[in-house]
Amino acid sequence: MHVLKFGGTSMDNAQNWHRVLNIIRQYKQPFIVVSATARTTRQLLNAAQTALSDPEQAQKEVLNIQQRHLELVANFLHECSSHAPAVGDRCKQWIYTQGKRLMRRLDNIHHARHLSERDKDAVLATGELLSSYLLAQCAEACGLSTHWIDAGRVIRTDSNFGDAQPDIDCIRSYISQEMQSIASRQIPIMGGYYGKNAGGDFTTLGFEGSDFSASIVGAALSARSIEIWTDVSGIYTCDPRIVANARPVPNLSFEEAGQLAHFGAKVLHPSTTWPAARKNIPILVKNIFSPCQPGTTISTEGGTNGLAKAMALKNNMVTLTVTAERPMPAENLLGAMFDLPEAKRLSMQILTLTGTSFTAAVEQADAGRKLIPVLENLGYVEIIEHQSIIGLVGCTPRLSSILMGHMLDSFDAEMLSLLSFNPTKRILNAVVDERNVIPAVQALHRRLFLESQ
Ligand SMILES: Nc1ncnc2c1ncn2[C@@H]1O[C@H](COP(=O)(O)OP(=O)(O)O)[C@@H](O)[C@H]1O
Ligand SMILES: N[C@@H](CC(=O)OP(=O)(O)O)C(=O)O
Repeated sequence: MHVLKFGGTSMDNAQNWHRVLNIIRQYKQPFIVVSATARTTRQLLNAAQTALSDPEQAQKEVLNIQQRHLELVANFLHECSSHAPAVGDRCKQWIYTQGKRLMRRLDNIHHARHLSERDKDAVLATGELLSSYLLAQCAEACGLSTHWIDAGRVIRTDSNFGDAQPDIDCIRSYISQEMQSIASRQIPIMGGYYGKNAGGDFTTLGFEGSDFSASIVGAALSARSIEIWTDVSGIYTCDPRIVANARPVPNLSFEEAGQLAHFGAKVLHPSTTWPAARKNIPILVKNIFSPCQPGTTISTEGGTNGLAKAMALKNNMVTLTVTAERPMPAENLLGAMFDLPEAKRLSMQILTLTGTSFTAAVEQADAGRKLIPVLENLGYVEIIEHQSIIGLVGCTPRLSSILMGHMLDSFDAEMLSLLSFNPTKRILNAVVDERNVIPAVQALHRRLFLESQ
């Protein structure tokens, strides 16, 4: 069994759907996980937020989503066999049914004058409910035998809406039951990103969550590989949209790939690696536009690669320094902060303790207006806004002085607000001023991956 996940770009248009099906045909026993079609999840989020104040505009978004999916299916079936009319009717029916459910939910949101996290997830799940069912139907029209799996039946999660955690034991048992009802030549096709809690409410796993779904399913089925099919030939030395001459990294360890995702490499959901790592199942990252390219293999065998393996960039950060007014060890100060209800969900990306103060890099959105006034009760607070974190993973510890040198040479001294190197985890982090970060990242990439080779 190979679990293949196709992302939003792969699901974007009829031509890509044909590419996807051609890839699926190469596998003897594939299990397919798909994202919503490109832009749909964001459009759904917009509809849910708009419903609060402008229900008519929200309904227009729904009609637009319906129309895009109707056109996608029509374009796809245009190039298919004689089964097309029946398939086309089933697809239309599904699009209208999901549209009606969505409209009802948006109406409820409007009347309640409140968008709960629960309602938001029920709206967001619609993208994958549409794409997965429609792909399963369309594949049948092209001669593939498929079995659509509603992820709500198998992906059991907790009730942490928007960032739900899977119940791995439950999922293993539900998936194996589901697989028993599938004939051997049928290809299972499931939507990623969503599941349901024990009470039957829709939940979502966070943006890019379909990668995580694929890894959860792969682990539950003890798959031979989990393949993330996307629009680039693997995980690159840096986001190719930032650095044009970045290149694919052939091998990464589970830990390195997890660190890159954590520090902003959008190509993978940060939780993708752990279900696979627990079962030692390799994750491959491959390109639907160049399927023969080897891509990146993520496994226990990370290998080495010169100074470092790859780098990632995360914007919209702030650095927060809290200094105790009374003499108090920094760790007690930190403990006191996490006792505050306002700080419970604060995630610190980098943390340094210095006597009676600590400095942390946190997401701008987390260091919101509510938090700062309460922190001021603990001590003196200093904030540096418009920061970015650079994460350099797979660093070679014995070359750390060269790495640090390149980092310092690439950024003006006044741009840098934190630098931390962890030789055990082989990771170097810098927090720098967000303005002008792109040319500095490009310069650093040149030094690390082009000139030093
Ligand atoms: N280190 C990296 N290597 C490859 N791609 C990256 C990296 N960092 C960010 N990306 C971006 O991730 C994109 C793929 O992720 P995404 O758009 O979520 O794809 P999909 O629609 O297939 O889920 C790439 O087009 C690329 O711009
Ligand atoms: N609902 C999608 C949203 C998204 O970001 O899609 P993608 O990254 O696959 O284009 C998902 O989490 O998978």
